[in-house]
Amino acid sequence: MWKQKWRKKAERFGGGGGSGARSSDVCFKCGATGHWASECRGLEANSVPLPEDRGGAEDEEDLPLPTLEEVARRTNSTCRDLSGTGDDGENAENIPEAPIPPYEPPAPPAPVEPLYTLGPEGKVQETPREVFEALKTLGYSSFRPGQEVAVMRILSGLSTLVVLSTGMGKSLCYQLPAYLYHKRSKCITLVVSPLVSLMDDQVSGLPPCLSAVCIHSNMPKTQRDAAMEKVRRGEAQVLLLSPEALVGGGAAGCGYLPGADRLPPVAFACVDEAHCVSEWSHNFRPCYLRLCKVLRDRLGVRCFLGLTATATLATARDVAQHLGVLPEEGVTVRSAAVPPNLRLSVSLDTDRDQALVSLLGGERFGRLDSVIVYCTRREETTRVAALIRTRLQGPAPAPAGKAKAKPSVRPQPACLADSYHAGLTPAERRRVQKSFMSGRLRVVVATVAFGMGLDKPDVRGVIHYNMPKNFESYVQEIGRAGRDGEPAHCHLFLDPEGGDLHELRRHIHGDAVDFYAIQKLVQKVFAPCKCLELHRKHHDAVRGGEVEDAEIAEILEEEEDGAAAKPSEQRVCYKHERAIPIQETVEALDLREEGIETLLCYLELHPRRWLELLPPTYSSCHLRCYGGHRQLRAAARCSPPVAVALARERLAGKDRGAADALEFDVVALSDAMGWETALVKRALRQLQWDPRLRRGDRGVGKNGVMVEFGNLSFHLRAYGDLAAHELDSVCDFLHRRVVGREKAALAQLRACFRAFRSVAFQSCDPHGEEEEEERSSRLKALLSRYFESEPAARGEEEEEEEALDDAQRQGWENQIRADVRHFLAIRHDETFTGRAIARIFHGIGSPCFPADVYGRDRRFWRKHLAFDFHRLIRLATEEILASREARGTTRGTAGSLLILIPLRFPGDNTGAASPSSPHQ
Ligand SMILES: Nc1ncnc2c1ncn2[C@@H]1O[C@H](COP(=O)(O)OP(=O)(O)OP(=O)(O)O)[C@@H](O)[C@H]1O
Repeated sequence: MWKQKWRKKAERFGGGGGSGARSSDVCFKCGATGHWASECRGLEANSVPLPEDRGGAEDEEDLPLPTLEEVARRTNSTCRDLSGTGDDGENAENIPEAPIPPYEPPAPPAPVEPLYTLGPEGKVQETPREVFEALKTLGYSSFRPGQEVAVMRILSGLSTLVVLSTGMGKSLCYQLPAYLYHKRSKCITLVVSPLVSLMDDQVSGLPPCLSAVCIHSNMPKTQRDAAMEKVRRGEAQVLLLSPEALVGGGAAGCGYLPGADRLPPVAFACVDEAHCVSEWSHNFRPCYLRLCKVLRDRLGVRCFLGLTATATLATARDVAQHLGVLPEEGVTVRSAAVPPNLRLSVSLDTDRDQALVSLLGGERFGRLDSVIVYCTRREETTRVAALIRTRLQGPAPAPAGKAKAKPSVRPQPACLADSYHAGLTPAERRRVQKSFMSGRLRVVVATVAFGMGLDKPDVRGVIHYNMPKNFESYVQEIGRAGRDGEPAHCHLFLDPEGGDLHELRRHIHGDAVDFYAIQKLVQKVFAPCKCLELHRKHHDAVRGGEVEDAEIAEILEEEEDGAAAKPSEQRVCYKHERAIPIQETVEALDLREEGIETLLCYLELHPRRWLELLPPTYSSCHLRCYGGHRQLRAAARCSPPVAVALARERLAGKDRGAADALEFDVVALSDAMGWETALVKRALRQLQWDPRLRRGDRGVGKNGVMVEFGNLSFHLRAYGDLAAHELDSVCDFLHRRVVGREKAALAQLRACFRAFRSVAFQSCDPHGEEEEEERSSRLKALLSRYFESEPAARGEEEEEEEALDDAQRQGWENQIRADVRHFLAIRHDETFTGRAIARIFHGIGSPCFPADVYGRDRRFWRKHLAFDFHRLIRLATEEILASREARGTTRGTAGSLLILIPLRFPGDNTGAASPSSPHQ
């Protein structure tokens, strides 16, 4: 609405092509004068004139530096920092154009034409013979359920979501279309897969007629370049990428995918583990969210194929929407959650070790060759593997080094059991996986790290030594058995006392965050800008008669009325580019990078689109001139960004008169100038080769100016004019989401426990074929209901109160308080929040209080795992406050202030506990 009014205003005053604006009119988009915001073409569209090249003049130092006004006028930008530099820009007239070409983001290429056209009423046509022939070439005689529909939809250019249980053959859904599209034209299929460690295996495991390469952030640059060269030459049909490699993020910083001009046309993009796209899924990964946008905007991809084995109805719908599957088509291919060849069972054995040994040696599992035993904790995998070896009398596994040094000609004796988890070295992990794949290892005892992307068709059994964290994980893990369609067995040991629940709760609480940390983040993201101030100044100028135009005054009046009526919809600010340094923020909030990224994603997904996330960027620029301060001054005359950076320093009261180096936030600078960050970085990098800055008789090449970018940061566009109540509502929204997720995950955990308990036998001893089959079917029905029903129908589980009487609880609380005091006394030189102590007492590591440091003190680490986490935070907070009061330091360091802020807990609806607005 605001934009419309400015457009209307621009039209009235002759805007649009030429400009009806006066020289005094300020553009609120870029801040320059002489045009309206509605006419603003942005900096990237404008040519960028630069100060005159006066290189070589002996009186160079005496020449005045270009002022901000001058730079602004010449670059048609810079509104926010201009006032008061005190220079009238008298040298401006002599300044010619610079040799920096205007920045133009490349337009996405045209999408690849589908192989087959749609029939009448937009229906997919019948499968042509060519497709069946291609199926044979790939090594299959017929399609499995769901594959044909998915393949034909992709070949017809229709985005598709495939939800098929593990081992049902989802990969064929992208392999066959990739083969056919490449056969027709030299295009490429992109496959985004999160399994970086298995990418090489995925590439080598493709049918021989398909050639693929992979790119991920763990690859050295030379290898990446070689892979890209193969793609460019059109020699690969499939390019596998990790999501981080595609969109940037994590240590990768920025994506590795080259621009569309350096890639063959993209036939379609396949997103493996597509449930990660949805914020409702059990495994939401924020960088997945940007995938589809990056692929659409940069590579012009129009057809998406999403593959997942585990998605509830709500998740599937959400993913489908992201992929561009039409709502009326719903989820296009979907199968039952659990394959029919799996026999499921649950037991409540009190002695789990003994039960596991009897199960593995008993009638049902004793004859099975390949079995996976899943444990929650790494240490447990080693212990349980040793237990199986000793109790079932198997030989110990051969050490990796020895096996390598002396390769045996005869097949090695079968090893009974070995452990596998993410803490092992890559060589150890490979050894275990290889022995299991080749059938030399009968039982692998592993954490969930084992099995992702594992294509061993004849795994005959999966045993859960601990309860999985939710139904999605359970279904995914049991799906590793019986991929060949032959009968397979799955058993779960359920702790009748609910002991596993405590362990699993840890992971859920580990991702939660305090309200105060949210406030800190919100303050950083929505740092106040000057747009509103400028707008008001302009408004006042009109009101005060500086601009004698009744019509403008009338429009502003209309705007004011509108603003009063709907304050939140009247945005003056157009969003600013911001960089939030990752490491610094992780430490300040004591929250992992993924946690922060998830919070930012929630704001992007909010209907009001509070912000727009951009790929992470290096935000600090370090400029050093080896030619001394004269060279830096010359650089300022050649380059508007350097001139602005210097002028901003001057405005901040820092004298850079004799400095030969400069360090600044390049994103903040770009925003102040109204330029794109990419353009500013480019201009700065170019300085290193600028011949005007060359000193003495140096030839071609570098000129002694060094420009480096560092400090990896979240990069986003966010409003800077949010009112205090809006900031409060943003904080509330985020806090509700975090608490909501925590509650939902806990409820899911309890629901999972109840469901398993409802079908559990007292022990894992045989119970008769019929009885076992009946309970297996009941569990399958429960799982199917979970995946197929609407979330509302599943119902929210009420929290179960621990069965403790008042005296017991009081005793426990007293013990906790004593432990908190003891802990604080030992670590009196450190600052803790209530949450930090609760995490330590639950054995949860965090960026500021890592497990490898705080986990060493066994007096506190995990000590009160069974006690409610939020009650523990309260008790710890109370003790921290009491200890500070006792020491008479209610206000101390900035860090200690942190714990004095009232905390909000899940379920707190009263405003009383709410801290004041960060902007009040
Ligand atoms: N049409 C088919 N006919 C026979 N075998 C098939 C067919 N399609 C796939 N397969 C085989 O089924 C096995 C599992 O296939 P695939 O790895 O694609 O399953 P998936 O659904 O992707 O499993 P996961 O979810 O574990 O990744 C593979 O060995 C594959 O060769």
